[in-house]
Amino acid sequence: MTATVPVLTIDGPSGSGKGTISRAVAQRLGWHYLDSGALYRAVGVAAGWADLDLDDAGALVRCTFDTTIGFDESGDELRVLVNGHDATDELRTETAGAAASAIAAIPEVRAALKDRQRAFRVEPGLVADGRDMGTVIFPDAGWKVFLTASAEERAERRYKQLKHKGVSVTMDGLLREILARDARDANRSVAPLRPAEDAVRIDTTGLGIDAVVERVLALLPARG
Ligand SMILES: Nc1ncnc2c1ncn2[C@@H]1O[C@H](COP(=O)(O)OP(=O)(O)O)[C@@H](O)[C@H]1O
Ligand SMILES: Nc1ccn([C@H]2C[C@H](O)[C@@H](COP(=O)(O)OP(=O)(O)O)O2)c(=O)n1
Repeated sequence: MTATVPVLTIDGPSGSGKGTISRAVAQRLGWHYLDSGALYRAVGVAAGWADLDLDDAGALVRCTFDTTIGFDESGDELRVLVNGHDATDELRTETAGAAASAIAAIPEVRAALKDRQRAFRVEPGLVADGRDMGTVIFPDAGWKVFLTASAEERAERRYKQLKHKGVSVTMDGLLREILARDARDANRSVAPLRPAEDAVRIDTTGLGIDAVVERVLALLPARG
């Protein structure tokens, strides 16, 4: 009876803090965490390894079915295995993000990943982050959040994050990529990025991580 397992969905655009907030909230609640973007990124990376053309929808759909994606939670950091290879670092690159965004616009790819995402709904509960968690994958979720922040602040967050990892990027380039990805994710015909009607919107511009975590936790009933 997976439908009775509690779910909190956290959707929003790139750099709004979905991953950071979802992981922290899941840890505080002792719930599982689904990074749905990692699935789309994994297919993007596998397509890159196979040298597929991002315009070849048929090949990308086949690639989605053929790609195995595993999550290794045994260490300090969640590791993602794509076709058995640890692709955690490659997955986080902007190239993988852009490929994921392009692939995610193909309806058959989204359909193929639906059940893999819903399988994460197991006791004692799930925090799911992405673009369509509250609208398509878990429309019956008990709590839905839509995070936003200005594009400039999101680009600045990404800049600091990538600089910290030693990746060479420019603010201008990142802002352009964020705006392009926002437009593609919001304008696609299937499961476009938009808040569920019953989502609580939190604008995180100028709001620290801890403050956002507390606001999200405050939405859930008191935990004994
Ligand atoms: N409210 C916040 N204030 C400042 N920095 C934040 C905030 N939320 C997230 N960050 C930082 O912004 C970066 C991107 O966050 P991330 O969780 O990866 O966003 P998303 O999953 O929405 O793309 C990370 O380095 C994270 O630490
Ligand atoms: N539920 C989801 C999750 C991600 N996607 C697509 C659209 C996004 O631009 C890419 C990458 O998503 P991801 O959440 O990993 O990216 P950000 O961390 O927000 O930059 O995948 C999607 O279409 N639906």
